[in-house]
Amino acid sequence: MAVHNLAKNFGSLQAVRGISFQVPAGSIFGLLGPNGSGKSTTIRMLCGLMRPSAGGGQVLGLDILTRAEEIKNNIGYMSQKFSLYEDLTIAENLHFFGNIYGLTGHQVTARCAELYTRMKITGRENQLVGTLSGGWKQRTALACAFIHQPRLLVLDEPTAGVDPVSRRLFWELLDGLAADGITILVTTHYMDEAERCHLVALMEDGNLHAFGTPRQLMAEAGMDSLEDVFIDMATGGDVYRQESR
Ligand SMILES: Nc1ncnc2c1ncn2[C@@H]1O[C@H](COP(=O)(O)OP(=O)(O)OP(=O)(O)O)[C@@H](O)[C@H]1O
Repeated sequence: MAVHNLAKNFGSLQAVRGISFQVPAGSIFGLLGPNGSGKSTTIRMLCGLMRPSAGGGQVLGLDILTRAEEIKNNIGYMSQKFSLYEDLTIAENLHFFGNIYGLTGHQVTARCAELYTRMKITGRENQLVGTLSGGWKQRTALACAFIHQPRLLVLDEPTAGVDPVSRRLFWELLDGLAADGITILVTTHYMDEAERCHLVALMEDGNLHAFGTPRQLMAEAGMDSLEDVFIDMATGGDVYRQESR
């Protein structure tokens, strides 16, 4: 994906102020930034859900201004709340999302068999989602987002509230998907996860504060962790000023 001078204004508020970057297919791309920095607005424009005020870009090789519908059909979206039906089983949730994406019953059944193994949700296919732990729900939500074989996965804080073992397993699944050429756009507030991204964009007040590999960002800032780079940006180099706000 690539964007050029992408901008969005809400009245006089400049939510995204003309950002440009390029992300190769098959990358795990982390979009980081404090609350209100413009991440969701950027994602909405990339997914073809919101028209930019200025600038443009391509996602999956499609122009975000003119091919928004095709882009939407090739995206799998997973929200922080997982958006699963708790009173349906894993299998029923997968069938529900498969039907929404227009797959036939046979197609969904074939996809389910593949996804149970791939997403490590084998053995509890017929268990109600409401009775599953956070990690199982998270992997089920990933399977649902991936049921129609999208080429781009958009994951909005996908590991919030999930234990460390499940988080690690989840990131291993993402590594596998990226290795198969799926592009993954992820937002997270966990800097250990940000360091697992191939590319990271740090947003601040609608601007792109930094963009590159985690190593590049740390080297440029002369810091040994992405957390330090992030905190330095978010506090303008003065952590105590931010804390006392
Ligand atoms: N539809 C809208 N109308 C008016 N203002 C909006 C709208 N959507 C977002 N904003 C404003 O644009 C700015 C950027 O918001 P955005 O949701 O993109 O930030 P964010 O980085 O995703 O934040 P968070 O981490 O809290 O989700 C904020 O000041 C927000 O209040």
